[in-house]
Amino acid sequence: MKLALIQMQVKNTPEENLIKAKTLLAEAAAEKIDIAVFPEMFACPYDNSCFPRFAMDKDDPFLLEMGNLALEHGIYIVAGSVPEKFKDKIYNTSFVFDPKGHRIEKHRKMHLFDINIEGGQRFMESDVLTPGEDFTTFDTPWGKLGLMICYDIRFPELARLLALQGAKGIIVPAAFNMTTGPAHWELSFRARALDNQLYMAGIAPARDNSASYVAWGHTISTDPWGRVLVQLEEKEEIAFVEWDLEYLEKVRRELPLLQHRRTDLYRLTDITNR
Ligand SMILES: NC(=O)CC(=O)C(=O)O
Repeated sequence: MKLALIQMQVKNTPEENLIKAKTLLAEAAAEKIDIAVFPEMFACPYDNSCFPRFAMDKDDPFLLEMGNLALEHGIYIVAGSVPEKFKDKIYNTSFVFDPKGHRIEKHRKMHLFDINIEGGQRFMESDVLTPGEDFTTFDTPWGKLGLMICYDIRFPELARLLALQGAKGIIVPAAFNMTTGPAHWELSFRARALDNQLYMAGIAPARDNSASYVAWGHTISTDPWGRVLVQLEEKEEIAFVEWDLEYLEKVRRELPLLQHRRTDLYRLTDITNR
């Protein structure tokens, strides 16, 4: 399974971003890929003031065009994430399209990014966004994949649940920042891959130092042994990576972590409400 992880420089409007996404996708598709993935909030800047202004429903032309592009190139597209309008709420949502151009799944960010680090990053997604409630996987001819968005990666329970549902890789459109990126980005992707013996991919926007939220970039993929397969720097670029599911099975056979879990002793009630 060959993936293109598209570290796109996000512009101010969905119209500008669609033009850019098409150009980058054509470049990626020339490399005979199976799946292309865009970053978190690639239709508009990652800024609370932009989410209501650019919120789109599932049939917005921006998303319909993502389906057309999947069909045109004959690939899966994980359309990063966009502000999704549904009823009177706005979600941070990633839509998935198959090679026939059909929208086959969506993930609404489950854990909202509300942090306030002294001398560093502050962001309050919950001022504007509503959290999703569903765990998301989708099937491909190469195996089942899980989907989460950015801050979701910090919750090991979610990655474990996706692994137990059969995910062989987890795709994470994301936008860490200049405070948390250097500290936690690579570590999070290595840790979730190692814990669950699967592949991970984190797809970030390219850095824009003039933006209100400055993204760390560093689009990454890690493998079931916990190694970094590829990692970009901060500028606009596409990372290509191959995920070998036979290698994943080899790691799980030789070091059977998932089988060695003491499920007779673990109880979710032991760790909730404390
Ligand atoms: N932007 C996010 O959702 C998460 C993030 O930047 C972090 O966890 O750090």
